[in-house]
Amino acid sequence: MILGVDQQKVEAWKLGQEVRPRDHNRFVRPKEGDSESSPNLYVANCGPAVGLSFDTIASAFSSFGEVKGVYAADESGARVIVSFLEPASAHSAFIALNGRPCPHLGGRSLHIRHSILQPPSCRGMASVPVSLNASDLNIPGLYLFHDFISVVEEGQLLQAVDTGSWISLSKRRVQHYGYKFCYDTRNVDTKQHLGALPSFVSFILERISLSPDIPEKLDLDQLTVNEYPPGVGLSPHIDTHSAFEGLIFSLSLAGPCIMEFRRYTAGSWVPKTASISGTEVEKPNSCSEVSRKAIYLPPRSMLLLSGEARCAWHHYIPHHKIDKVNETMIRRGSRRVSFTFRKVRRGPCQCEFPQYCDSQSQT
Ligand SMILES: O=C(O)CCC(=O)C(=O)O
Ligand SMILES: [Fe+2]
Repeated sequence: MILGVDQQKVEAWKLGQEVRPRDHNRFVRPKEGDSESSPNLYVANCGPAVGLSFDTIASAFSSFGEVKGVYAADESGARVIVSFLEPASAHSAFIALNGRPCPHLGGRSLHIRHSILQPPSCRGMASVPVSLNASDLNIPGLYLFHDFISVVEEGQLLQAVDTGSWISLSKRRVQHYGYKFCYDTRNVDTKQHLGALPSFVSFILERISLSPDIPEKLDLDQLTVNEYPPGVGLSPHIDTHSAFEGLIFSLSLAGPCIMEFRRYTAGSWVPKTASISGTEVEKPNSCSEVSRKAIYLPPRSMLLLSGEARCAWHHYIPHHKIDKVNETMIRRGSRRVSFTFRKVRRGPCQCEFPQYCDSQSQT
């Protein structure tokens, strides 16, 4: 039986499968050894973007067994999930078609992997609605100032850092000014002062200090410039409380991105300090018990994390090439560059959020 795509949706829901087209977050690569027990295949070089309708694909794969549905694997239009009723059918199709020209699809060569539907316990991580304004998120202490700098100023800042020297981390490049940020300790070495912040950011510091919207003033003395290639994000983290004061500014340049905020219920976290270059990692011990909100950061906007937003919410940049902002797909651009301004803390943090505070932790 081959179903039209609309009917597939209905049938999938009727069967209680909760499988929706475009809901690609739910399909993941199986663990070693598990692959043959999955009825789902991830098929690349196949889909509407290369002229193959879901019905045509379902028809081609149905010679291996009953096809339950064909779904978009991502937003590319050229990668699909083919879901069979039986794992054996998926495996036969994999053996017969992977890396070979498919006669029923105009001789197109397919790249196929097994794929499994994620267990419901880990499904909390599907995308969240994205707000354009900080006030919509209702996170105390979170602010977003659009057009904080002009297009000309943006060009000048990019030119300035592009003539500086980048440090390559595993997936992105960084520059540090004022104090070097050490990714293994997630802290700064206060004894190693690299000098004053560069003159090319003086106008930003002045604009921050003169802004009536930013009442609390800090003598910002540390700047990290991050350059993210398309598809690269940042793991969820809270900037170490003992390392930096309570106001963190992040200016977005070049491409846009979305930033997600996660508030984990106290006690549901097992902090893991990472020594992976440039990847700040804290992994939750469960996928649940989390509030998630997201905001769109356009180029030239300035984000301010203060109070609860700085101390108690993890911030995270998803590893996407394309962000879905409401119903619009927004491509990240060839790179995003951010300037994060912070003030190095000299004494212990005494915030009101001890459960997220390394200065006040019991261990
Ligand atoms: O790229 C950004 O806007 C955020 C960077 C950040 O969170 C950090 O460096 O801790
Ligand atoms: Fe951060």
